[in-house]
Amino acid sequence: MRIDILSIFPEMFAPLHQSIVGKAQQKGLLDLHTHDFRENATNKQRHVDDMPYGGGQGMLLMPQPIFDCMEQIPQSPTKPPRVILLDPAGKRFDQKMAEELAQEEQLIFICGHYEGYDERIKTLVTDEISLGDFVLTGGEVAATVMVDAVVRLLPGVLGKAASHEDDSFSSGLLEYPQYTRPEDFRGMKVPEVLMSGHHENIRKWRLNESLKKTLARRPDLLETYQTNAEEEKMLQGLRENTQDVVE
Ligand SMILES: C[S@@+](CC[C@H](N)C(=O)[O-])C[C@H]1O[C@@H](n2cnc3c(N)ncnc32)[C@H](O)[C@@H]1O
Repeated sequence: MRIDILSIFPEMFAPLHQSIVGKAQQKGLLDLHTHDFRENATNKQRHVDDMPYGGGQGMLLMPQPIFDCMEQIPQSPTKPPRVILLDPAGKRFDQKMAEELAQEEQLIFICGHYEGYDERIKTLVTDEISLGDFVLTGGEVAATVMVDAVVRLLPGVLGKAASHEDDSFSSGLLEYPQYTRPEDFRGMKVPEVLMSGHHENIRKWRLNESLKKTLARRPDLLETYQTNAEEEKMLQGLRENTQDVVE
């Protein structure tokens, strides 16, 4: 996958050169480019922002540097890229969206700053996406989070030792509790079933724990989750024993 990020603070993407996303680049699975669109400013002071027409506080990003920068980015003629504008008024980012974006060949992120953008910049974009109902100082942190969430889903990125299928949200449920060595840490013991070696019991315990956590913390996820007969029975049991659900 190719990812291009337009920002006036390209040094803010340092985290994307570390850890799993950094390794994805070394393995050739991700081709990441950051573009400082201030380099496209045509005025002497290299300003990329100006005051809003009609008055009001703050400065807005001007269209020209962003349009010119976009025109310099190679794009596949057969599969046009998804062009994502980071915007608190956009569609809320979630795992489903990350999975959908991971199918693309190229993603372009445009990061706003200051009070936001000139509205005409939106003619360049296919998607307006928000990280959540809060306001950040710029789109850089939001783009970093989205790139991380998408790249770990690309085939080959997590390798054989890790998987994203069981992660919270991937299955539609929150993930069950996990334990590693030692069996007893300061009197806190690992649930016996996990050391039983009985695969079927472990599977059932994990499913029940996932359902329990989801019911307690994110019951809204269960409204769209397609339960099978086994899950329905477990949920019924959990609802009858509400003390199990309260965390
Ligand atoms: C200070 S914010 C501008 C907020 C804008 N005045 C508004 O009320 O919607 C500057 C930039 O940060 C980015 N940003 C802020 N909050 C965001 C969020 N929740 N999700 C995605 N991007 C965000 C956007 O690129 C935005 O243009």
